[in-house]
Amino acid sequence: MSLPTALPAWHSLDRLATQAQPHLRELLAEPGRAERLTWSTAGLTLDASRQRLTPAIEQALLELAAQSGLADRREAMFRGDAINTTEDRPVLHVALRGGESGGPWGNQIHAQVQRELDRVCRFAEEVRAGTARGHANDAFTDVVNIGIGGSDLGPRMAADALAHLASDAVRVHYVSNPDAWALWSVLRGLDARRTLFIVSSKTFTTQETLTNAASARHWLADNGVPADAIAKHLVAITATPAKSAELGYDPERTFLFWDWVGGRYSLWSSLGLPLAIGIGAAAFRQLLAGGRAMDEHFQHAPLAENLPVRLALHGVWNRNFLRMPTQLIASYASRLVRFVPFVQQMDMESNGKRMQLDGTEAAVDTGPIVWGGLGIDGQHAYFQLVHQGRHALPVDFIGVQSEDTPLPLAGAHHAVVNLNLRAQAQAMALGRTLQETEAQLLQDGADAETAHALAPHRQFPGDIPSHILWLDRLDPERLGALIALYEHKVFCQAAIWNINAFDQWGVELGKTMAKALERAGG
Ligand SMILES: O=P(O)(O)OC[C@H]1O[C@](O)(CO)[C@@H](O)[C@@H]1O
Repeated sequence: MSLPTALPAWHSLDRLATQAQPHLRELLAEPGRAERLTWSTAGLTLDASRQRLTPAIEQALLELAAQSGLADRREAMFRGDAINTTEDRPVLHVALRGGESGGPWGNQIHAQVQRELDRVCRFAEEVRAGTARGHANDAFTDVVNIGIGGSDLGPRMAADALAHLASDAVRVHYVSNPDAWALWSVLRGLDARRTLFIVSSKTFTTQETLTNAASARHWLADNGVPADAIAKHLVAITATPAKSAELGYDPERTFLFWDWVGGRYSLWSSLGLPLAIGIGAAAFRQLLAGGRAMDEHFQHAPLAENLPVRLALHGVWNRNFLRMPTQLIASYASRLVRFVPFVQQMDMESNGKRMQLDGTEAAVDTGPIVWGGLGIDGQHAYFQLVHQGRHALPVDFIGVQSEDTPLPLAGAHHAVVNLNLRAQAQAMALGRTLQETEAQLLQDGADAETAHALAPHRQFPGDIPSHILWLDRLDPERLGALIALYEHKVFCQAAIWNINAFDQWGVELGKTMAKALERAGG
């Protein structure tokens, strides 16, 4: 265990941060910078040339990674050591995308995972083919996933991202909020005889999910499903099958995952069933393969070219040394509309911690506030604050290099979107000086007095650090790699900050209080 502030590299970085920093305008003028700071793997390309990095800073960050014991922690995770110390559990979501042969976690886990994955894929295909049926022998036309947090965000995000692969025969809906309208607004158009509910809950104790699940059962009964046949319209996905069985869920239609899969890392498990129904089992397996490709890169690529490590180190530089408390993520593909809420949970529930592994207070800032959304929409909303507000913040731009939407002018749409991405990254980096602004105004025909008065309002400080992350296309494999990239980034930052990324005690207090209020009669 290494306290970050005790590491020599931390002190070097502290020193470097107090020295005068070159503006990104200067850094970007370096010949060969873009080539030197761009790396590709698994269909993803990371351009970090607009990060505020000098060779000395880069060197110190890489030393920090080496000194922090990150590589040992990574091996411990892949080996299945109980690195989630406060819950005494291994962290093995990586085993869920393990491929044909076992990994360092061993054959037993591999066999368990493959068995459940095969069950999920088989059932998904049966629903899609109309051979898994409701009580009156009708094929299902609608599947409603009921779950919240990690039991919702992952499959829902991926379903949007891969919407071009969605089945025409079966629609998949997601309900997380226990507000009655959330469920009703989905159910009001549906035929109960042709509706299948998937209740997704690792613990099967989550109040919001159980409220929606109980309401769904009532709706089925009110809409003609006999009481003794309701189980035909229900699926449970859980790590606690005893609890779902107590509530009457059929073990044949219960799909398992394990306590060593964190909720926010569970998309790869049986929890991916609603997604597999939507996009098909083969595409779901491709998503796993994409995650696996990123795992292999993370395990074997040198630190200096390792995408998750680089993303993490640049984040640490921005967070701890440039003192930027938030991380903006701007997606320039509308199918990635739910990527930010997904990463918000993954990052903030993981690294929103103030205690180090040994239970002492962290001496450094930990997880940033992650926010953002679709970049193009953001440009017409909060980008003003990014360009000219008083908050310094880094940006991850996510773009897709190719376009496959079957619309006649899809290529033109795509050009507009990516042009904007590039323009924003460049404008944020370079900014525009007062002199340049005044000169521009004069060139545009303003008189000297007006140019002088307006220039301060129309100058941009720039120097806003960003990554551009390109997916060569938005398909299941690239999406899998993208998700695993952010997972491993979060892991690396936790290793450097010396915190446990895999518990979530902060969420517990609210849950306990809601239960106490319920017991006390509201
Ligand atoms: O899958 P469950 O057990 O219903 O929990 C749902 C979510 O609740 C949380 O504990 C907190 O929101 C998440 O970690 C988890 O993804």
